[in-house]
Amino acid sequence: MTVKKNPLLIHRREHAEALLEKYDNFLFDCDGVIWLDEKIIEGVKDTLEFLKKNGKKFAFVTNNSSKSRQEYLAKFSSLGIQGVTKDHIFPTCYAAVQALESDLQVPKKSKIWVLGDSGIEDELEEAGYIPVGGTDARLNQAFRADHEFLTVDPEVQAVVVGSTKEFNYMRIASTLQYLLWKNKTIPFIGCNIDRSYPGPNGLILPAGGSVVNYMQYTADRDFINVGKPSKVFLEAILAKNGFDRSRTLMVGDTLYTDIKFGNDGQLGEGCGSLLVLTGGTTPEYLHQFLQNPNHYDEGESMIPSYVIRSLGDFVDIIQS
Ligand SMILES: O=C(O)[C@H](O)[C@H](O)COP(=O)(O)O
Ligand SMILES: [Mg+2]
Repeated sequence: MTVKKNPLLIHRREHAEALLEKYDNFLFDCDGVIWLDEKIIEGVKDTLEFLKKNGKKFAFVTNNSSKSRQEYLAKFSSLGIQGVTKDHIFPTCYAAVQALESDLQVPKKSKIWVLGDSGIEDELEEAGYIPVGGTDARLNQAFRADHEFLTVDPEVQAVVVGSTKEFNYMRIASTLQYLLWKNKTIPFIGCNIDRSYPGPNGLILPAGGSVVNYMQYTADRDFINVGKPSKVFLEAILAKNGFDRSRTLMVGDTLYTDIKFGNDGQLGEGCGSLLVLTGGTTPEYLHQFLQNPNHYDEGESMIPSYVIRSLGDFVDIIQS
């Protein structure tokens, strides 16, 4: 795989025009690119409208499993982003269901144990699975060793873990029973590997990868990561949309998920990757990383092809 060692900073009109010329399809990360919590990032709506007017196609790819595609649809609409349909949205709760259906071939109507928010439960139900655990209020209780959820339900076929703000000892302990069960053989799907994410008011908050890795550690077993930078996830999105990878640009704020996702999609010329600085990667961190990429676990596979301060700047740059 070859990636550019020095990302091009998009700040002049000719840079933006070159991107427009080179790419037909855009994969947008959401947290830190499109919005921060419930607030759209300034200028993003105009950039998306500009790209659409220019015939560009797009998909939204988020590692955030807390909302279903249907709920994301409502969020796009409430933020005034027009023209988005369910087919444009790829959260990892949906990727988890696809993995159960296609890769693991878990039969429909099976029970699936969930540690995560309602997005996972809703997508499972829509696909014909039966979620258990998850947001069940009985799991909000203080830990009791005789709690009904500490006895495994023999009908459960797999475990899906994602982000949740309801991460308590009852949920950890009950999920652990399934991960240890049958000599640790039932599938363990993790929705993402993100350590943290950019929340409201400049806060950096714990993300789903922290929950998944907690469970991996306590169960002492690996998980199947269905989120970015999973190549399976990328291939499914490219195929579903009919996107030519050499004309596709991944836009994200995180090096080890989004940028690696775009870069790993490279075959021949490959997907491009554009880093924005409105989320989890600060200019200082990027500078430090580019000094010595090989010092980092994923090394050169995390070097973006391009950098822009904000996706919202694109329309101003091209019209300047
Ligand atoms: O677990 C989470 O909450 C997500 O990892 C985090 O929000 C990242 O989402 P993304 O940037 O992929 O939209
Ligand atoms: Mg992000």
